[in-house]
Amino acid sequence: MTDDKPSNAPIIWWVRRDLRLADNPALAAAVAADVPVIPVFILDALDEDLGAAPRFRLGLGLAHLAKELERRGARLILRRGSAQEVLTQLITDTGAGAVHWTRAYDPQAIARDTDIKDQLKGQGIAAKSFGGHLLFEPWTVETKTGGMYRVYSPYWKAVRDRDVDGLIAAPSRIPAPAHWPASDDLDSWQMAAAMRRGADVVAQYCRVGEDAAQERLAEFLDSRVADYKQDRDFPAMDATSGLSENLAWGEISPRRMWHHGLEARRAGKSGAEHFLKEIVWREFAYHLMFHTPHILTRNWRPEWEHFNWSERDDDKVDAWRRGQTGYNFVDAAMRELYVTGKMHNRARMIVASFLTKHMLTHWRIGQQWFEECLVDWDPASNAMGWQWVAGSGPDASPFFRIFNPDGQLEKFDAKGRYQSAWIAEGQANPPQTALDFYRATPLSWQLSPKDNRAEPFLDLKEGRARALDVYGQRELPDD
Ligand SMILES: Cc1cc2nc3c(=O)[nH]c(=O)nc-3n(C[C@H](O)[C@H](O)[C@H](O)COP(=O)(O)OP(=O)(O)OC[C@H]3O[C@@H](n4cnc5c(N)ncnc54)[C@H](O)[C@@H]3O)c2cc1C
Repeated sequence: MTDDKPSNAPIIWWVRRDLRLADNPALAAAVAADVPVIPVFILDALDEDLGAAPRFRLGLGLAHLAKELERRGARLILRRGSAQEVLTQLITDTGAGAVHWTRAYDPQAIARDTDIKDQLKGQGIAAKSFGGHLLFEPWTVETKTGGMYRVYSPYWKAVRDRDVDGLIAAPSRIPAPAHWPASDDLDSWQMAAAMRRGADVVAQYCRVGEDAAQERLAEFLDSRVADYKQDRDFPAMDATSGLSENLAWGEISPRRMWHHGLEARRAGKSGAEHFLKEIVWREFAYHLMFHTPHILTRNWRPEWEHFNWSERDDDKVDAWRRGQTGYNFVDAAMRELYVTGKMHNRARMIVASFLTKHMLTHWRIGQQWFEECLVDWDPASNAMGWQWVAGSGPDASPFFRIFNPDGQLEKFDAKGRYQSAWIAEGQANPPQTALDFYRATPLSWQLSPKDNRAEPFLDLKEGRARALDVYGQRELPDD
């Protein structure tokens, strides 16, 4: 707090991807200051750019957080516009002396936050950013020579035994200001508008809010984690935590997942170690994005810039998007994505391999479709995932690893449960999941469960041979 502000000047908690009250260092520090706290969410240019599903999911998360705040005597103030201008106006209106927020790590957010910090400090306002979105700040993990990690395994070894701060309890009350500033009405933001018919359907598959996330974590660690390592690859099984959407919006802290995962490991639950390793994959993705932000938009390895992926957005790409390639694993997965806003990790790898290798289509096209459709969309994990499969990323899958979607079905869906959950055509009584696809998709796609099943538009063997040929012709990286 600065000298010329009264000692009880309010603190603005600038809410971003940290839609939780528990284990939230930015909020906890504001409450601990024992002054009024004003929670504010600003729909700024970066949020206006969100894809349809992430924007919709953000809306669900905001509505939920607003209710949780009300139960603690607070409000969520909603404003739209430039974050810098909104904060300046709010500081004038409320007499706030400080702004707290949880750090973000993508280059656009970093640029925005750096400007805002400078500007607020220039006005004598304490601008404080806090950790909370990650276990390890990206700049604190260094190789022996002081550089960044480019390969996951040594990164994991470097962090696995680090101390991680304990959890912070949610405040039972949040001190309110004498007068609340005006707020927009969330409905007026129409967060679901771009989802069209899909909004109601996808909402049924979302798990919103920190209580629901914590319950799921407890249930997962109680009953599922023991078999996690072997079952996590079977897309029809409910074998993974399913917490990515909550992590993406900060409805659960990675610290909570880490500490509870450690406890499960201490209790001898096999699978817990593997779960911890997956959480660290997310950390690794952020480490890469922070140190090499071009991973978001360009081939991480520059030598791949000349690789001849097709950038044509044609009927075949549309067939991939719409789950109409004729290959059951790919189509089931693309429909799961459209209906639930999520996709099983193995399925993500298979559809990405099919697009970038069998179809030789640029990974950016797939990355952008995921960005449009995922409720767990996360810039770092999405970019790393796509470049890992395409081969252009750090520590990437080798170019000759081309998933055969039919072979993968035999291995990971031998009983056909995943296929029948999502593909209605040919079933006398398709399950609701498969039918939901037709409730969610735009009418303009003109799809019906009574359609004939799409014919494959490429031959798997030929596609694989073509990919090996094209991939094999490029100069291989040194490492
Ligand atoms: C092409 C592609 C795109 C992807 N896009 C995203 C994305 O936009 N958002 C996203 O959260 N994940 C993404 N992933 C990673 C992964 O598929 C999801 O995190 C996982 O499916 C989430 O399910 P879960 O929460 O049940 O995971 P669990 O198996 O329960 O794992 C626990 C947590 O570990 C992290 N994690 C697990 N696997 C990975 C991974 N491969 N990379 C990074 N973190 C991981 C996630 O935060 C996850 O919630 C992508 C993967 C690929 C191959």
